[in-house]
Amino acid sequence: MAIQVDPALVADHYSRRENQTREDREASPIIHLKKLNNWVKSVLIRIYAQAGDRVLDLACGKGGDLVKWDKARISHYVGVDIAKGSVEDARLRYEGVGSNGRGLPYHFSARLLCADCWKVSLEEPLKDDAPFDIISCQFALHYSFSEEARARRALQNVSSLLRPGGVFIGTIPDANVLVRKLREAPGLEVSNSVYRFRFDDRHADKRFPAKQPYGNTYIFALEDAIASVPEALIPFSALSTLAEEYGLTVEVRSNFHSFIAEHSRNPEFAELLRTMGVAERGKQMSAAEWDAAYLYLAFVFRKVGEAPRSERPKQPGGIYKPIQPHEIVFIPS
Ligand SMILES: C[S@@+](CC[C@H](N)C(=O)[O-])C[C@H]1O[C@@H](n2cnc3c(N)ncnc32)[C@H](O)[C@@H]1O
Repeated sequence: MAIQVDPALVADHYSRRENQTREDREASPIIHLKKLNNWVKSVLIRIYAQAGDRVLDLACGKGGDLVKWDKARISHYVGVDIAKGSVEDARLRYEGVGSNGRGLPYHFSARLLCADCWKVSLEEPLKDDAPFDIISCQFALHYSFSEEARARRALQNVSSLLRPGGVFIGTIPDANVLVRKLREAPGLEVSNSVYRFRFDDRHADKRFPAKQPYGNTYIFALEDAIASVPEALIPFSALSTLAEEYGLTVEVRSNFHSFIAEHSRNPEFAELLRTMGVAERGKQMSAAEWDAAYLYLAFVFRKVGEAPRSERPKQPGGIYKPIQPHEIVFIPS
């Protein structure tokens, strides 16, 4: 049977994921990979965010990047995710519950929405929050490549909500690496001890014509993180061509291996590697985790034109106010 990306199943998968304790996290077989992923996101945020920025986090999950945005001294944050359970977790995290004892409060105002970001227009629901200086979409944009209409909606949402001159930053699987590994494998499955991905028989010839960039699905599983979820290949050339149509020009495309090589030369980010526990004395990332990191790339698009940044508050940082459960906005698909 053909593998399909069903948004309801994706939402259900992420909603069900349990919050791990600190001990569980540290015992994870992919703990260094998780820390590395967080380091990549932190570096992107440190390079591109400026104090006072207004930020949209598409597919925000459980709000795992809230602290990173706080450190960047943004003034306003909007998180949107399709998984109701994750949005509720993000709400609690913003309130301080489960924040690992980090002192309250955050220094920015926030709103949370539950919506299918690749289906509904976010223009009207976010008209009072836009324009954003930065839009971030971490480890999620590939789900939109299940269908052309969804990929277009994703980029339409980004383009309409980003100010001219603003940036769209993110991380996605590196389709070139996935396809190369698939071609090197004897069958339709590729795995190591921490990840596994499998294409269905439609892709038995292992050819992915450039003119059919959508709906090339596979099942992906990552030890202790993703349990067999259908995903879609997101060929970067197709993404950047489509993005151009929406006034977004590619500025960075960097596989995690080269991203790490480039940015760990910067003393500030090298230090961050240590403080975030990616490079711990005596505890090395396993070869399997390093190989898994190679499956991803970081990107930056910039919206054409130039408009003044959103009005800066006199003091960077907005006004913190906890979000009540009934204040989460649900947008039906
Ligand atoms: C791997 S998680 C990443 C979460 C978060 N961005 C992070 O980096 O921690 C992928 C997220 O994408 C969300 N997602 C998938 N499809 C979506 C859609 N159509 N609209 C909104 N969110 C979606 C999932 O619910 C999940 O929270």
